[in-house]
Amino acid sequence: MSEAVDLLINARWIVPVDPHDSVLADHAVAIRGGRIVDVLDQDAARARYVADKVVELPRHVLIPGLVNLHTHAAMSLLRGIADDLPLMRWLQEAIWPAESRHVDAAFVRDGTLLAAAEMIRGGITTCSDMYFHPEAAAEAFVAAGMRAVVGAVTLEFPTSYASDPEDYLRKGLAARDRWQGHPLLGFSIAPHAPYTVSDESFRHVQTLADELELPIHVHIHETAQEIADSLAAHGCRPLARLARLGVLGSNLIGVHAVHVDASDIELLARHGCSVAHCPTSNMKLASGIAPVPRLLAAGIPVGLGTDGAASNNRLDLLQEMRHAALLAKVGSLDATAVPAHVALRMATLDGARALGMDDRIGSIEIGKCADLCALELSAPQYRPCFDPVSHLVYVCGRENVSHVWIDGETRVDKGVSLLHINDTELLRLVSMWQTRLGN
Ligand SMILES: CSC[C@H]1O[C@@H](n2cnc3c(O)ncnc32)[C@H](O)[C@@H]1O
Ligand SMILES: [Zn+2]
Repeated sequence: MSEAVDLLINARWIVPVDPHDSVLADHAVAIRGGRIVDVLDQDAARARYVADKVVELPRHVLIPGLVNLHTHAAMSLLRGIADDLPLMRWLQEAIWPAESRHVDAAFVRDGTLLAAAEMIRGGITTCSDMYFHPEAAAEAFVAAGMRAVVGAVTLEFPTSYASDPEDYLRKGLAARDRWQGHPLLGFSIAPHAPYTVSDESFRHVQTLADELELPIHVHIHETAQEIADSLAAHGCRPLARLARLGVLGSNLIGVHAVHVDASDIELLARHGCSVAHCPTSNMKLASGIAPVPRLLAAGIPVGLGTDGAASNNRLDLLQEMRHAALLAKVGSLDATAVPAHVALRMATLDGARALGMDDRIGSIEIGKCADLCALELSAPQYRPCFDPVSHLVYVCGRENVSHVWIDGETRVDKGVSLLHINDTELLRLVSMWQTRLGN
């Protein structure tokens, strides 16, 4: 007796990510109700399942959808406005003034839509976002059909969005209440950074995160100056300060963690924190090289993030995988550091773990959501192919992404994006913002 499924995907290679290291040749994934119900040999799949739709991927590798653990999606509209500056000059001289002039709910909705389109087209099925007007970002992610964890942001300085740290949190959590129970949306609490958030606000963040069981998403130890300033202002390093305030825990995602010494790594590991590594942003802002091999050796889950499009300037996790692998090698002068399968795990399952979502996403396993990405390896420059994981990290780019599914729904089909908003409409929106920003 055949069993009915909605979708059967036959792929030349499937890389499930868990179990670690395995590559399944000529296998199939069966999907029903947005969930993976089986992963099996193609002959067995043909005998067992009758599918409403069958997708043949004879020269492709199928992987879990990529998880972008740190971004500021709406900053896609600020792409290229300020290059070649270090973090603090970049923020203070260019980005914060531009944000104070232009960022409102419409900017965030349109910028997030543009970013979601770019991310989905490049195989990213989930992102963890941190920006002003989270209610507008949430609306855009839902419209794009992208899975997202939206940050209820907070910091000390007032903006047109919110007057004080409490006001930021109140507004962010109201957005969470509105979208409670949506299958694609989750929320985090996102204090911007130790240098923009007071002790009192961190204590409040901690209380709320505990009460509402939400992740905490915070920039941490990004530059050497941040550490020096914290020592001068608080008499301790930022992570030690957060530990003292009770903010460190298994729900904390520390973004960057570039300048971490042995005591910082010990604190992160002891409290079960995760790290979002953003290699391209760290290189472009010349922040430094995060000691990823040492973080991993300490058992800290390290996911990958693009950061925003104004410091990257792409929202491309295939690029981040390659940069993570290469930067770890040059940073440690050890060519064995962050091999290809580790970079892929960071871009998928480790990101999912950091978000507390590894029971639902991050690997191709029975029972998980059908968030999947296929890359085509037909052209001569992708041959020979002895190991598709090596190709994913060291050869492919996002141009290889041919298909994307989120919750079993097709979002990219044979390289064509199936977003509700088409490219012509997106271009019209962006050109309107470019005109406004230019003035
Ligand atoms: C309060 S919303 C987020 C806030 O963060 C700024 N930002 C973007 N990238 C970085 C980064 O790498 N480090 C610190 N802050 C960053 C963004 O412009 C918003 O103001
Ligand atoms: Zn950031």
